[in-house]
Amino acid sequence: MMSCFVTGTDTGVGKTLSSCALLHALAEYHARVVGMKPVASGAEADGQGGWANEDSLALRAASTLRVDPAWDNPVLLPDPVSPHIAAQRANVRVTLAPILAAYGELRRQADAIVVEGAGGWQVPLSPDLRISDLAMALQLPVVLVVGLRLGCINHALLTADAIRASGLPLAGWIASRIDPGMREPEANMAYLRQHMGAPLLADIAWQARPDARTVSVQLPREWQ
Ligand SMILES: Nc1ncnc2c1ncn2[C@@H]1O[C@H](COP(=O)(O)OP(=O)(O)OP(=O)(O)O)[C@@H](O)[C@H]1O
Ligand SMILES: C[C@H](N)[C@H](N)CCCCCC(=O)O
Ligand SMILES: [Mg+2]
Repeated sequence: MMSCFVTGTDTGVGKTLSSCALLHALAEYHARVVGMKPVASGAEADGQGGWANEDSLALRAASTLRVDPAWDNPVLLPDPVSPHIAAQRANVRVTLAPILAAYGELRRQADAIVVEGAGGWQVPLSPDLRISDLAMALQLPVVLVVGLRLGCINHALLTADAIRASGLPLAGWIASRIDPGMREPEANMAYLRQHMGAPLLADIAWQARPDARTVSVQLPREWQ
């Protein structure tokens, strides 16, 4: 069983795209791969009379194992805002226990699990719970997605330091070239490669229509 936790330098930086690319790469080595979005804020009609989060739908499409939505997305909040606010508006208190139970269920069924956080590393899920607490409770190696744009070096280094300070291993990072107009992208990449202190698992080009299947991922040896 292998499993990792995907966080990012911010919201909207390519975590879902990267998580889907990781799932496709893992499917080359493992039969039953599944994505998990433990806490999702933002729900839309799923076309079958229910509601679903768009990240969950993307992760499901990239997974080879189909599971009950209660296991791959135990907390679904309607409003597309910070999870602690979405939860407050929905009169929900996000706690670790049901998320850990859902993850335990996935562990029983899957050979590989990719858990996508929400926003960045310190995003609140409740007044006293953050995404980083969830990653620590799950005790997973972390993959940091860096959305390449002006300002990302600072966000990437701060986040990498915070992950390491939490005691969790930073298994690697993924660059997603989200800004086609970014100046000096290669010089930014060169600095990040040198200072992240973890391997670059994928360098995702800017794509007009992002497709996780076209992304080449270098999985750590122990995940293969
Ligand atoms: N390499 C890329 N090229 C072009 N567009 C990209 C790239 N990476 C991400 N995007 C686009 O940027 C947007 C945000 O990406 P994505 O949904 O993966 O972010 P996220 O980090 O998962 O955000 P959230 O915090 O909401 O989960 C999406 O529309 C996605 O298609
Ligand atoms: C709704 C959005 N797509 C994400 N799922 C949540 C992003 C929370 C960001 C909170 C913050 O850092 O200010
Ligand atoms: Mg996402």
